[in-house]
Amino acid sequence: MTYKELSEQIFRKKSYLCVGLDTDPHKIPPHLANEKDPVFAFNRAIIDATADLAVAYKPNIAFYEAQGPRGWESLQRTLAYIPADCFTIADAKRGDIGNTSNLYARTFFDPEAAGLNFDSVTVAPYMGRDSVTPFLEYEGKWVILLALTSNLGSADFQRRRVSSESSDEQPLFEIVIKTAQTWANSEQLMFVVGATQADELGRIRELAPDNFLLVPGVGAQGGSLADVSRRGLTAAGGLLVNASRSILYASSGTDFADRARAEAQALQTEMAGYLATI
Ligand SMILES: O=C(O)c1cc(=O)[nH]c(=O)n1[C@@H]1O[C@H](COP(=O)(O)O)[C@@H](O)[C@H]1O
Repeated sequence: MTYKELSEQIFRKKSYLCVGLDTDPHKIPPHLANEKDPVFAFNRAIIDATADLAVAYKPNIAFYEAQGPRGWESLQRTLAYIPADCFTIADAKRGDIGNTSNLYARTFFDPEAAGLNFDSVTVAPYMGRDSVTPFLEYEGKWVILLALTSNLGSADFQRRRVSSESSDEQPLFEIVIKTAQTWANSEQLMFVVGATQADELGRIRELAPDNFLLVPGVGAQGGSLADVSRRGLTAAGGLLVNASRSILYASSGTDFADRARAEAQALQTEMAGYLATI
């Protein structure tokens, strides 16, 4: 999906909601246990319940890999089921030396390799340029680079002030954002900024005025959709705000899909209000 198409979907659906498919087999409602593939049955019901409210889906690969070959099959079925008008994110947080990153990119972008054809993959910037560029060689595919993550540990390295050759001390995440923009433009590069880091969003928008930002951390992690939207929205939309647990596990009963829809609907309604102001 291109930048323009993603932006159009946001205004068509009046939503920049990304539903995180962090599907934990131990949290799936018990009545699905007899399904042939309970994880896929759960995801299918969540997708059916939210597809008109969401512009993106983000399976977190850890939840599938931890189930071995069965999990990978659930992931393949889930990805194939996501409607074509939704952007897909492999939340894999990969990145390694170039020849290894080549294989990671092939895993998520080449359907003939591992049976997956995601639009994008989350990538960690720590190993630098050659660890990121292999993902950019796939035309029409996106890198979503970790910039300032939602967790407490983001203070350990990302917020640490360091000096670079060209400027005085600045937080490491700012160097990541500036440097990565010399590798790819906003048609192929997004940044991850945690919703719990909304105080830095204004500054991040100055550094990356056109890039889409993937913003996880509303819902279970307590980030504010209002703060994120006020500082992060652009004329193109420019945001994908993710919620996983607060939607997926709104109920553990037979009404789980209805309750998931209600959670997604509440976020979408709020988003529609913010979009109307830009
Ligand atoms: O890259 C991510 O998606 C991510 C980055 C980040 O800074 N914080 C963060 O929570 N995430 C992911 O976003 C999802 C958040 O899930 P909930 O807290 O349940 O909404 C999980 O899949 C996390 O792995």
